[in-house]
Amino acid sequence: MTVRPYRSVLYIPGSKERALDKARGLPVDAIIFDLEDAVTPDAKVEARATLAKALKEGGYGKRAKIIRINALDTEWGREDALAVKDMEADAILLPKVDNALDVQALADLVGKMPIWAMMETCHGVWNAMEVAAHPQVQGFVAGTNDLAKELNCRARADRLPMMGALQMMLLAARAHGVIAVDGVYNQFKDDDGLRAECEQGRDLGFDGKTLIHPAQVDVTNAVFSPSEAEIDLARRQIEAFEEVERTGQGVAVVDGKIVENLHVETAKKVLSMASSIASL
Ligand SMILES: CC(C)(COP(=O)(O)OP(=O)(O)OC[C@H]1O[C@@H](n2cnc3c(N)ncnc32)[C@H](O)[C@@H]1OP(=O)(O)O)[C@@H](O)C(=O)NCCC(=O)NCCSC(=O)C[C@H](O)C(=O)O
Ligand SMILES: [Mg+2]
Repeated sequence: MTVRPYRSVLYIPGSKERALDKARGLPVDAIIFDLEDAVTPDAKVEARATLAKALKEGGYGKRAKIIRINALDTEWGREDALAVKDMEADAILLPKVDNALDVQALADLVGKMPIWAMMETCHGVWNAMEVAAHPQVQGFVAGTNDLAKELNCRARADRLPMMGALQMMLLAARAHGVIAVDGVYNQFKDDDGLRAECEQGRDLGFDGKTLIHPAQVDVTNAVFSPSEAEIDLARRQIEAFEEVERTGQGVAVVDGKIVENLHVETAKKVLSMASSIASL
C-alpha cells in the first residue's frame, strides 16, 4: 500500500515569478498554482503564460502540481482550462463547484486529466457526494473563506459554524476514496492558531491543509505527519495481531485496547504514510 502525502498544499499566485521560483525549494507535498483569487483580473491572461513557463522549466520535484483555474462561468475559465490541458501538471482544480455537471463541463474541455474540486459553495457542499463520485475527481479542497461568505457565518477559532459543511465534504471524500485537504488559515503569522486549526483538521480526517505563505509549512507538515508514538504503536499493533493470528484468534490487546483486523489496516496506513514521507 503506498500513500501519497498531502500534508502541506501551498497556494502560489500563478502571476508571481518570485514565488513560483521560491516554491521549488520549499518542503511542501503539493502546490496549487493559482490563476483564480490570488491573481488580479488585469494579470490573469499573462499569468497563464508565466505559469506555463515555470512548469516547463520544472524543478518542483516530487511535489504534486495542481493548477487552479477560474470558474467556467467567468471570462477566463474556458481559456484557462484549454491552456492547462497542455501544461505539465498532475491535476486541475475547479473553484466554486456546485455539482457533478460542473465537473463534467471541465472534463469535456480537458479530457482525461485528473480533476480536483473546491468545496466552497452551499450547493457544492450539499452535492459533495455526487461530485466525489465523478470518475475524474481525485481531490477536494475546502474553500473556507468562500464558504463562510456564502453561509454568512462568523469566523470563529473553533470553526463550529462550518463544522457540518466540513464533515459533509469529508463524508463524501471518504465514501469515494478522494483526497480531502482543509481550508487556509488566513492569519499567516500566527503559528499557535495555525497549529490548533491543523490539529482540528487532522482530527476530523483531512489529509492536510492548504497554505498561503511559506511560513506555514513546517507547522503543517509536523501536525499531519504520524508521530513517533503513532508509528511505534502501529508497529506493535501489527506484530501483536500477527502473533494472535498464528494461534487462530482474531483479537489482540495492545496497551489495554483491542486490536482487530480493521485497526491493523489503519496501522499499516500509518506506516505507509511514514515511509512515503521519509522518502521525500
Ligand atoms: C499573503 C501574501 C500576500 C504575503 O506576501 P508577502 O508580504 O510578499 O510575504 P513575505 O514578504 O513574507 O514573503 C516572503 C517570501 O516568501 C515568498 N512567498 C510569499 N508567499 C508565497 C507563496 N504563497 N508561495 C511561495 N512563495 C511565497 C515571497 O515571494 C518572499 O520570497 P523572497 O522575496 O524570495 O524572500 C503572499 O504570501 C501571498 O500572496 N500568498 C498567497 C495568497 C493566495 O494564494 N491566495 C489565494 C489562495 S487562498 C483561497 O483562495 C482560499 C479559498 O478559495 C477559499 O475560499 O477559502
Ligand atoms: Mg475560494
